[in-house]
Amino acid sequence: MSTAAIIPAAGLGLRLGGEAPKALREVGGESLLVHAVRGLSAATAAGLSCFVIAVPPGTEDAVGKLLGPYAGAADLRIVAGGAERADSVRAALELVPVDGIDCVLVHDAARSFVPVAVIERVVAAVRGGAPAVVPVIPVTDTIKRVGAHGEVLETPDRSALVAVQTPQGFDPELLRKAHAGNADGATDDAMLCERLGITVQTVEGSEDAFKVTRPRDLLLAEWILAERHQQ
Ligand SMILES: Nc1ccn([C@@H]2O[C@H](COP(=O)(O)OP(=O)(O)OP(=O)(O)O)[C@@H](O)[C@H]2O)c(=O)n1
Ligand SMILES: C[C@](O)(CO)[C@H](O)COP(=O)(O)O
Repeated sequence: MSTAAIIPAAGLGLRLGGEAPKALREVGGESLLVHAVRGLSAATAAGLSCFVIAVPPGTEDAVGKLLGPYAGAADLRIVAGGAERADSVRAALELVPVDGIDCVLVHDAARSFVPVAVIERVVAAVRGGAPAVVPVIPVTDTIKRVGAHGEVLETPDRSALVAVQTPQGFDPELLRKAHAGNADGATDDAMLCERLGITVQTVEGSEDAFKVTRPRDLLLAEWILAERHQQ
């Protein structure tokens, strides 16, 4: 049995700005997508046998050529993404082999620097019997729920709140069932499982698994890369 990794990489990156789609923007001379694929490939205990990557429509051939050298022995499949993240994941899921896969990871191309230990923790939890697993870190701000006019409605107990990252790991059959339904408003895949009444398990994430979202995140990405090169 082995793991398949879906990488939604079809977003435009409007908050980041710039000419190219976000996943193809470079840090340290390589695209965020290449960094993400290399990171997953380095997680040897995850036993990755297949990558399915959802890319901006029209870039399939170019991305296939770009990624060829980084997928190693794993099967590399490229698909055109959709309008929303969930559409891209669903399109990729259709290309995940049915036989021989006991864990499907869904990992944002934009979380390009997730440490190997996080990836392996997620896979181990799925293999250990959890049907849906998410890496999390504590929130460091006080969070408030606000109303339509900006008025504070409540301040939830921060000790019970976490920020959710990727890769998220799933039993393949559950993920297919979750994506067969309505994905409206779903910002991650675990949320679709929650809608089915499934209990989602958390594991420890990492600050390095942050999502490149705004221009200043590129500076943090450069810094992480430089720090890793020094080790
Ligand atoms: N239609 C979409 C939207 C997002 N994504 C992917 O989902 C991940 C998380 O999305 P986000 O970081 O929000 O990326 P964008 O949607 O590109 O960002 P923005 O909202 O700023 O445009 C990214 O790897 C992105 O490429 C995708 O595959 N298909
Ligand atoms: C999947 C995710 O990265 C988990 O935090 C996040 O929900 C993606 O949200 P976005 O609004 O598409 O960036």
